[in-house]
Amino acid sequence: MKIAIIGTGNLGLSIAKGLIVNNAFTTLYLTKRKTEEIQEYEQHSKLKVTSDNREAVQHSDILIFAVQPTQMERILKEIKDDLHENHVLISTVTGFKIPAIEAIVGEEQFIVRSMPNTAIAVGKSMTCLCSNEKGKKRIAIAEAIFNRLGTSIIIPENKMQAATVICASGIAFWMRLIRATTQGAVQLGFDAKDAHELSMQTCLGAASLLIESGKHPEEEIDKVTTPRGCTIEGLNEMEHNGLSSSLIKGIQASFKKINTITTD
Ligand SMILES: NC(=O)C1=CN([C@@H]2O[C@H](COP(=O)(O)OP(=O)(O)OC[C@H]3O[C@@H](n4cnc5c(N)ncnc54)[C@H](OP(=O)(O)O)[C@@H]3O)[C@@H](O)[C@H]2O)C=CC1
Ligand SMILES: O=C(O)[C@@H]1CCC=N1
Repeated sequence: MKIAIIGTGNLGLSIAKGLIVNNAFTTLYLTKRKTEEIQEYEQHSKLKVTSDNREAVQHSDILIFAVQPTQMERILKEIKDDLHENHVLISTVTGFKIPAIEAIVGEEQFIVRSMPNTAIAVGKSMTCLCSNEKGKKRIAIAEAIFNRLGTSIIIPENKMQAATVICASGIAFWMRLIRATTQGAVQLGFDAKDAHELSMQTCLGAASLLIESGKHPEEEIDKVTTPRGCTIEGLNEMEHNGLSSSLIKGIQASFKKINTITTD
């Protein structure tokens, strides 16, 4: 696969790292204006760093756009004359809807919207995908890429904003929970390094248990909560202080915000 990442910032670089680790490309172009920030990646033999988006598009078949929403329209206009009918356009740009992309490049292009998260750098992204009508014929290419870099599901476009909150912003939400449980562990006497390790691995164990067993969280919680024991004591105290409510309200606030900051 000849891939170009147009806009190699936080997310674009995470995707690039995932592609490099998985050796998932024939050639890979990485573009940004300040190329010196990612110049080190040119040491890779099949990888080219450039500020020339048109050159990247001309030498690639799969175009992954990872620029800010305000930059997307200008960049699509810049490269549209270099598009051929087999290009697959994959946009990670928050809130930049398929009709807005089609309005610039035309309905006859294969267009996929993708919402990954930064865990893509370590092959663990939960990625949501949708496409335009034409793109349904090529969405399997996007699935193949993102399934090598984690897990993907196809959803309707009208759920992409919600998916952004749960999966993309969600990484930050879970990180904060890991930080909080680390702080708790330090207070119980572990040094910071051990506390961090205990917290991360326990989080990984909880998610892995649910993924591998397919069980509901409460079924697993029931196995841990000894009657009159310390787990239920801790859980109930957390709930009295609004743990679940706080997370649900945070998700709602994030969703409300995303619907105001997008370019729709
Ligand atoms: N961060 C995340 O976890 C996620 C982000 N997203 C979405 O992905 C998109 C990118 O996010 P993120 O990576 O955080 O943003 P960044 O600002 O980190 O990255 C955007 C990159 O685009 C580059 N850029 C800007 N203008 C151009 C141009 N004309 N040509 C080529 N490159 C250009 C910038 O580099 P330079 O200034 O050097 O050109 C910058 O590195 C956003 O739309 C975001 O909403 C989606 C899912 C998760
Ligand atoms: O915080 C944001 O607005 C972007 C969208 C998802 C992740 N980062």
